[in-house]
Amino acid sequence: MGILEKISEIEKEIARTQKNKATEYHLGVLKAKLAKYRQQLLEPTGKKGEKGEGFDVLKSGDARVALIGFPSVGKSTLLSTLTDTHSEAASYEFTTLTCIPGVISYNGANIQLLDLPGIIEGAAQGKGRGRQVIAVARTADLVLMMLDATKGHVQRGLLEAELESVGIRLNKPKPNIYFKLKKAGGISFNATCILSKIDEKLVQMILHEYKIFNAEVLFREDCTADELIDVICANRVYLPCLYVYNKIDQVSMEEVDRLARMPNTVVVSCNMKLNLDYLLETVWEMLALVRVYTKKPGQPPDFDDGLILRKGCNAEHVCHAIHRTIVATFKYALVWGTSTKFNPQRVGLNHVMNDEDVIQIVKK
Ligand SMILES: Nc1nc2c(ncn2[C@@H]2O[C@H](COP(=O)(O)OP(=O)(O)OP(=O)(O)O)[C@@H](O)[C@H]2O)c(=O)[nH]1
Ligand SMILES: [K+]
Ligand SMILES: [Mg+2]
Repeated sequence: MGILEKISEIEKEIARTQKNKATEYHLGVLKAKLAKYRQQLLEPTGKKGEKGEGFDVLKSGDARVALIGFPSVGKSTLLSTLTDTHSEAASYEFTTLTCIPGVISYNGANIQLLDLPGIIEGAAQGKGRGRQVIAVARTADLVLMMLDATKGHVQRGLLEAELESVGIRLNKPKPNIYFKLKKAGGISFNATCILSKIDEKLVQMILHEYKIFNAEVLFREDCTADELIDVICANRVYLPCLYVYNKIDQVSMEEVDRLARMPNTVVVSCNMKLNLDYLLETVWEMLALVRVYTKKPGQPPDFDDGLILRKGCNAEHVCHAIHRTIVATFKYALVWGTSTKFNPQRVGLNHVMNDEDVIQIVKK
């Protein structure tokens, strides 16, 4: 039996197994098996060109955003509208066949926007150029899932399932489970909270399915069997996803209003250039980029040439962004902005910066 057949057998068995206390262990083991086969399916076969011609676009700029969606939802139209790059758009499906990069300049940052071929159900198993598209999505800092406002509900569920099946987790935090393989000593299992979705026996069974007999497992939150499997597989990516409903010029005001109220969602019309400013604002927020302005003593801050960093960055990251040798001569820094109690405030390397802070570095 091929892997695809095995996968579909297990999926069928999961579907026909009633969910209750008595089948909980059986289901947990089935899920572990399913994850194992899916992983085998995705492992590179060693064939040359597997990555796909036209998909090996270099990362550039401050962040990477990938456009994922069914054919003809308007991905290329969006790229051509927001960037200086032109990507062919047409009313027939699969107009785009490769990865086409463009650059959005926003708040002084260069954001790489990738137009990609449309993907369809079965993409994860290699339908169309699905595998290549998904491989690019894994490298993004943000997924823009573009949907047609006239048929968004079905499309959204299908795409989410495709991405889910290849280990891409959208808008989900990493499960807080400590997991470490050991050479000996059996399985040590602990939890810092009450577990309602899994117990020690099921953890053991899942680990055995992966032929793991020595490991340390510590649940720091009430996680599910699926989340444990994700942690064991260790190749999951956790990405923010913004759902973009395009073609709102084709649906009623009531429908636009309903779509716009869903979480992580922006409604637009690329053709009529509706709401694109708000789309960019939301992309910026979800990328969680931070602008930091530097200042020399006795001079005004350099607002034209800010540094682009990630949320949570500290003064040390700022030093590295200026020049790799600066940290060695760092004495302290003066910071003005919303990260300080008073302005300026003298801070050390650990000080966490906020968006639009100004920093002056004082050397030894
Ligand atoms: N009504 C309407 N049509 C749009 C809008 N945006 C794009 N379209 C049309 O939708 C069709 C498909 O647009 P594309 O940009 O080629 O779509 P795509 O997602 O890149 O398609 P593939 O590359 O084939 O996957 C074109 O005929 C566009 O003119 C919009 O906001 N409203
Ligand atoms: K198209
Ligand atoms: Mg296209």
